[in-house]
Amino acid sequence: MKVSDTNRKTTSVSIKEVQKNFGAIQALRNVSLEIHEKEFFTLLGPSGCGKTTLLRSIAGFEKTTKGEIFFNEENTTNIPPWNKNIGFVFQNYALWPNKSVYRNIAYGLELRKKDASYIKEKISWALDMVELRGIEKKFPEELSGGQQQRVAIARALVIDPDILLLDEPLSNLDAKLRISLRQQIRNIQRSLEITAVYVTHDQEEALEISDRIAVMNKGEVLQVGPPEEIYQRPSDLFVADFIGKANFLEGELHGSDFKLPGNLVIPLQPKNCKAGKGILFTRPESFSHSKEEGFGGIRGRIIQRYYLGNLHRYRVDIGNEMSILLETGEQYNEGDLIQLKVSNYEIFNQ
Ligand SMILES: Nc1ncnc2c1ncn2[C@@H]1O[C@H](COP(=O)(O)OP(=O)(O)OP(=O)(O)O)[C@@H](O)[C@H]1O
Repeated sequence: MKVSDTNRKTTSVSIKEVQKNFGAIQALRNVSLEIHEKEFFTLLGPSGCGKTTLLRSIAGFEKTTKGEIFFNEENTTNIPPWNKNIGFVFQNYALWPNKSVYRNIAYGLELRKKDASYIKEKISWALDMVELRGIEKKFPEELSGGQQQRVAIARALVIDPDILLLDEPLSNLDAKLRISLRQQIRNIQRSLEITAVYVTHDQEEALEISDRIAVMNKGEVLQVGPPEEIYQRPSDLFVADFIGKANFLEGELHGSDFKLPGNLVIPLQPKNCKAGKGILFTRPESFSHSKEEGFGGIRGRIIQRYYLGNLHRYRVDIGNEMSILLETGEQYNEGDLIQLKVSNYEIFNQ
């Protein structure tokens, strides 16, 4: 068998009404999810929302209190991790400090009784995948954090897992390295066409690399969808606030006018929203705007300007102690009077 040949099974994961209690703590409350084969699926949410518990339940490190987990048609709920063909990458790398890189990566293949020449070739294949050649003899302490995590990824890949599970693998690395390594992880997942479940609390990371994202809070899944959908059409206020920058204005919808306190009105493109009290949600880039009198929309004055490189971010005072965050390539100066129209919005009813 050539090392590039694999017995990997294309795998989907079905999570059915899973609950996990730690004593009185409900870490997962009735979570159901379908993760498709070859998909890069991210569990995203704040600290303590249950994403690691869900990932560890998929792996079998945690026993669920209720519910079932399937890999394809197989019910894996009670199968321990060592009897599943999974690769798991931990936040803290979890390399054996007293074993060389070679021995660290070889371990899973030795357990599977592969012969020495296959192991040697497969390790060099795995190190090629993570772009780390010729470091087989080094020990973990001789490597940087980024290199150690790439060794951990090679160790997870070398056994040809059906599914790759990654628990905040980049959170101990500096910002620049995080960005390059997350792209490398995504490229590896694409080239191997392997199903991956990735845990992070970093929304930017999730938006950049995922096919789909599940946003979690307090043990529940609030929304599942592709990055654009989660960003542009969040299902509730928590998701809208957790992902990216946003404007939230409290008011009342009458026809296509959103009325703010102090007789201020934001005209909206009509869409199917419930009339009455609500919170108008917009992204900072969801406005058309102009200094031209007669442009229409709501009037505002630029009170702060932040330079973002290719973009400008402005704080626009719209009166009555309310302001809007605007992002655009357009140049305005502090003090400029502009008019704004909303091009994309949601209204969350209270
Ligand atoms: N072994 C455990 N014993 C008791 N409580 C636990 C255990 N593991 C997790 N919890 C609790 O379950 C809840 C969910 O934890 P979990 O680690 O899954 O969250 P998380 O979203 O991954 O957070 P983080 O990003 O901080 O790791 C938390 O309230 C946590 O304190």
